[in-house]
Amino acid sequence: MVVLAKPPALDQISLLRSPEPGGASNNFPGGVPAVDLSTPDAGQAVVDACERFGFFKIVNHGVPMDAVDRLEAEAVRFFASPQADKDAHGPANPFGYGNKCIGSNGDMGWLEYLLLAVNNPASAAPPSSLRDAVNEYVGAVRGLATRVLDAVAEGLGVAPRDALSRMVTNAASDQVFRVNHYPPCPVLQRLPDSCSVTGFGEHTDPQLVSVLHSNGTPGLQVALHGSGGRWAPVPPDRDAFFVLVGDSLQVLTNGRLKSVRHRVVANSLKPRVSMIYFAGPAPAERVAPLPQLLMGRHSEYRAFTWGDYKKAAYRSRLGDDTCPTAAGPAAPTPQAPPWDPALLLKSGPAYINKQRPPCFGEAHKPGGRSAAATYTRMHRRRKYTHLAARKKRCAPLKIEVQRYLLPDGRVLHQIAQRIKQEPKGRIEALPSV
Ligand SMILES: C=C1C[C@]23C[C@@]1(O)CC[C@H]2[C@@]12CC[C@H](O)[C@@](C)(C(=O)O1)[C@H]2[C@@H]3C(=O)O
Ligand SMILES: O=C(O)CCC(=O)C(=O)O
Ligand SMILES: [Fe+2]
Repeated sequence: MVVLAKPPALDQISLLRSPEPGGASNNFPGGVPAVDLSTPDAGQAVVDACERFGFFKIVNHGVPMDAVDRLEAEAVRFFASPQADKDAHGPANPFGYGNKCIGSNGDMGWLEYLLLAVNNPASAAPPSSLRDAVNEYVGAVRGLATRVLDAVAEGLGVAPRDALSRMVTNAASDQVFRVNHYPPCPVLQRLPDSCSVTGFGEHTDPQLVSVLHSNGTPGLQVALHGSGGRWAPVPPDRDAFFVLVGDSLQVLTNGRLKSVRHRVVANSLKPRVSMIYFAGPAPAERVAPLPQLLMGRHSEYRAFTWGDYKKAAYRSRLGDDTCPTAAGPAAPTPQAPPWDPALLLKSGPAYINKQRPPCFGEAHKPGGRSAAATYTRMHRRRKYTHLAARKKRCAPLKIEVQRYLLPDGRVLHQIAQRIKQEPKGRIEALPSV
């Protein structure tokens, strides 16, 4: 592994330009949903919030605030210690101390962090006072994650009640814990308001759920479902825990709950400290839609093991919108996620013009549609109205379509091969339906 002699400079960390002038200014409609897990309607409230946003906060959570404050104070102490002492716990590979480099695919952010494997004492050990605080905190927050998953099962009418939570209470479950420290980023004061610096680039968490606590510094933003993925800043709340739906819960619920895209932007003046517990299943655990949620419905996902999915997720990169401005060249645009053959769900023939053939000559006129776009539209609508007016002038086009499960849980349709008749135009990867 290559170890950077010098931490990367800010100009190697991407600048985000939010689509709306003034940044991600559209607040949560009605505020972040807040759920009290001890109320009788908690199951329904959790499911409603997860369906709408893939995100909510827990109030009246019962986690002792002492444990939270103690860990936060220990974390602040650790991150304030000399760089050489912190480096002795790194580089994160994946566990340990990391500084600006995230994961192993070249992602960078304006942060330093400690990433720890909860059940694996061999993973890079933090200093003992911090370790004790982590153990106390994780013990409490793991209980909260279990209650959330029980509430999801109850709200979805899934029995037994621990159908989901047992995956993360299992002794072999893959639980990860991280403490992130985003130092203030004063250069932001010299940048236009519409720009921000990436603290942690856009992604979905691959596990079932993530439980997050942060100090009072803002920075977390979540993409709103169904609003063209508009970014909504999350107002910090020291008294609450935030829950993020991960990819595995999306698959287990056959897409009824959707994982939430999120990112963190740096703050010009105040440090942000966040502590996140990621509840994942055992590596050998099969992750597939729960039979009770299928009930005759078509499964949107091929079964995979958590181990395989995690491997694929860890090969993917964080996303961002790069902004070539003041602070120097923008970071390279992230590559498309790898189309990993292990994630191929289905492959098979499809016909573009079986019933009402489009004419590819026409389809590629300006304003016409490519073969790929035609396929997507047909698939989305499952009807052929847009083709109805066309005359039967072309032979049916048979194509090979592959459906991939992306690391973020979406399904991607890709035209792999044209079997008959060459359509003009680009063959491209298509967004999911
Ligand atoms: C860039 C990356 C960091 C990450 C592994 C990955 O290649 C893509 C997923 C990332 C993520 C996001 C949620 C958690 O913070 C994390 C520990 C995880 O399980 O997946 C991180 C990974 C990481 O920091 O190693
Ligand atoms: O630090 C935060 O607030 C969120 C970080 C995050 O999304 C992650 O570590 O996966
Ligand atoms: Fe995350």
